Amino acid sequence: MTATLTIERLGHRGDGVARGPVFIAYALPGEIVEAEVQGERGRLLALQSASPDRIAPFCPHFTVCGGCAVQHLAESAYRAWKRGLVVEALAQAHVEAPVAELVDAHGAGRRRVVLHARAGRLGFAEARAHAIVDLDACPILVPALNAALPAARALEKQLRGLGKPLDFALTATSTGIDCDIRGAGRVDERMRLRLAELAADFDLARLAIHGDVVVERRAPLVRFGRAEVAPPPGAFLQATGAADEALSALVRQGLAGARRVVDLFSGCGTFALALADMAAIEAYDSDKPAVAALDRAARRTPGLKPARALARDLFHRPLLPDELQPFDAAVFDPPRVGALEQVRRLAGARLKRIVGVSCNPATFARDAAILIAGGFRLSAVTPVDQFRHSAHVELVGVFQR
Ligand SMILES: C[S@@+](CC[C@H](N)C(=O)[O-])C[C@H]1O[C@@H](n2cnc3c(N)ncnc32)[C@H](O)[C@@H]1O
Repeated sequence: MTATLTIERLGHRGDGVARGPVFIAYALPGEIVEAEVQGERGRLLALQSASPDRIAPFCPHFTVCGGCAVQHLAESAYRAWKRGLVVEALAQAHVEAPVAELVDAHGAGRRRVVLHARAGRLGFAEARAHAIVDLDACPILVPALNAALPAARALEKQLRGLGKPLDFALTATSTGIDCDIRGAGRVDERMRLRLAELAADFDLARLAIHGDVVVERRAPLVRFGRAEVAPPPGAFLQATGAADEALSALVRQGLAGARRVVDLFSGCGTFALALADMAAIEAYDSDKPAVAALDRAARRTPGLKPARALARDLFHRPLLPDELQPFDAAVFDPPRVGALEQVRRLAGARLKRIVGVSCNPATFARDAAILIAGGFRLSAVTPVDQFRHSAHVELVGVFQR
């Protein structure tokens, strides 16, 4: 059915929301739109009156490509919406805290991306669809990743005969591109040789399939604080270099003066290694190769305080209050589901200071409520925008008691 609707607000996925609710992608608050409505979803057909905050998107693929949700909103309204996502999540969990202005952490662009390849097309999935938008360039990526698209295309062409849907996890590191191909399954030696030749032709630093290294021409390196880490293929890294710096600075600030810090969900050491010049560190993560990379980097870097990294599943075996006893502070940065079990133990421990980093304001707010019930005060929350133009927002929260 076609309807004329007034958009009341921007939803948490970046859709315009009309009364009902009806969610209409690419519509903005205050706009009167004609939409094709089916249940709770509407497809924007025409604008009857446009918002003064509407701007022209900078990418020709916007509205088709699912990579970006919001390119059509003026800067100040965009910033208010993103910050509002954090404010709203805290309010829904009845958590009171001062929320700072949004920190822009896009920097030079995303240094890490997963591109899908299907039937000769390489790019992101279409918005609300499975088809692939074939990309020659993406303005959200750092230049080095855009320059690596021909390499991904050549690798895809080589593997096309397998007839499998492939994903290319590409990371721009200081020594070149690290590429991990997923979906190929096992390939024979001839194919590995051919892929290694392509890695040389395109000067990739490392090429792996499902984490199994085909060729490492140079160790891919990323700097955290004073340490240089060689992350394992496909390892988690903050998506932009600017976010890495902004989040690390906020974590350091929140933990200033701490002497023994436990880093929970440490990955390869973004925060542990950035903190290791000011405090002794113990880091935990379930990803064994990431933990090994952190540990190696800590041992190789002169002048750091003692730092060690241990593999542990913190969902099933969270650190218990007596294990947390030696630390005066903690940082936790869990996946999107949050850190429920670990946070329950943190609330029962004697720590005085905790910094929480999160890519999901809803689970952060739930976990924050547990810490507050355990006697902590959430003294500052800073939203950080590393996934600019998407509906994702990162945040750093500082807890004290
Ligand atoms: C958002 S990342 C943060 C990593 C790191 N703090 C950083 O900034 O690079 C979340 C981390 O949680 C780890 N993780 C996921 N599930 C886990 C679990 N059950 N136990 C421990 N770590 C887990 C992942 O391996 C990943 O490194």
